[in-house]
Amino acid sequence: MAAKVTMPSLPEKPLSNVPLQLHQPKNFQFDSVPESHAWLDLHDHPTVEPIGPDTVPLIDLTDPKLTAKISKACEEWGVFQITGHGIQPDFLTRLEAQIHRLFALPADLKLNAAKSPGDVSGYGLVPISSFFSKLMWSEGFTISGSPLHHAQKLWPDDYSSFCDVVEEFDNVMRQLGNKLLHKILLSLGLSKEDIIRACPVRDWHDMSAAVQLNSYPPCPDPDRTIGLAAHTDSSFLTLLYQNSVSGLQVLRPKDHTGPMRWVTVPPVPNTFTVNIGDLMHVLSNGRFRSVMHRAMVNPAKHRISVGFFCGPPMDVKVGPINKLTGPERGPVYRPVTWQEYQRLRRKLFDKALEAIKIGEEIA
Ligand SMILES: C=C1C[C@]23C[C@@]1(O)CC[C@H]2[C@@]12CCC[C@@](C)(C(=O)O1)[C@H]2[C@@H]3C(=O)O
Ligand SMILES: O=C(O)CCC(=O)C(=O)O
Ligand SMILES: [Fe+2]
Repeated sequence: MAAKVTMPSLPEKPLSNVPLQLHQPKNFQFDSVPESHAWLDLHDHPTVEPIGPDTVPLIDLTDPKLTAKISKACEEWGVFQITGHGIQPDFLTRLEAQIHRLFALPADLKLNAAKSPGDVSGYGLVPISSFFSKLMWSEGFTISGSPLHHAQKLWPDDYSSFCDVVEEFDNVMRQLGNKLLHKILLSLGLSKEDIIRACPVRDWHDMSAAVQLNSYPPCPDPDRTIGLAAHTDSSFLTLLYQNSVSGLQVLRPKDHTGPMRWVTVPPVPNTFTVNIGDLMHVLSNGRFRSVMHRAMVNPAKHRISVGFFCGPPMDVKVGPINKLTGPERGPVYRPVTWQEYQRLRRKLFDKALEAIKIGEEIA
């Protein structure tokens, strides 16, 4: 059976108070997992292979039955993989190469692009790290807006190959994210007119977005640590590209096919994994639930992934769409902006959704 993880208890001292240099391991050159990265209580639910009823839905975006397939996947899983998205394999190869180039830099050079306190962008620990007493077996680089400032610090003489790929990625993913957002709203039974009226994102230029580059070095003892702790994303939806190394898992509820379990989302070449985030959970009034997921590490292979987080313009409040509420089911959540919600998450982590609840969800 593969590794299993439970959420560890809150640390006595949040890691965000510790200078980055002190907890940034030297490119993970360890023969064993040090105590700083050894997670206790790693075994909560079993991990199962993605077969039979545990096969993550794979949806071709050119399928004539697209809306129905998305509806079923969002309702039953909160996650699906997509083909037929039109993004060229060559481009994904270029993207992967630049991510490897970034994380292969010496640790002291990467720290030149470290996230400054209070900043979203830069190299360092993922924001949720501050909720855990143990470190995750990963490095991250968050990009919100232009990557230029940080890329110039990393490669003063050759930053454009990185910036070009990241900017093109931002561009194509905004368009793909916007298309998926509309398909997801259609799959909730809304008409095109309803969507024009209710969708917080008018067009793809309008969307707020962030890119998260994740690196998971090979680990000598993968069952003792975790790459990225279990979480939901705060976005409307997240599009994730993973290289050929498996690691992403989603939590499935107890149902007639088995107990609560972690299901691996296999790396299918040239696909993206789409997952429902907390703000879509709110917008759909709880019909499409955000999905709990985590990343495991591999004993021999370096895993990388890139998340593209799609959300509403920062100043737009998102609440349940009127048409999705009614006499039997009033609005379950109060409206929030993405900014306000992210602030709540930084304080409350996995209790943030509960904190904006104003009604009862249907089980
Ligand atoms: C827009 C964002 C989503 C994110 C916080 C951020 O400002 C940029 C990083 C994103 C990320 C990536 C790893 C998991 C996650 C929970 C985290 O800690 O940082 C997500 C955040 C999120 O979904 O709120
Ligand atoms: O690396 C992965 O597969 C998961 C990454 C993720 O969940 C995130 O960046 O939010
Ligand atoms: Fe995530």
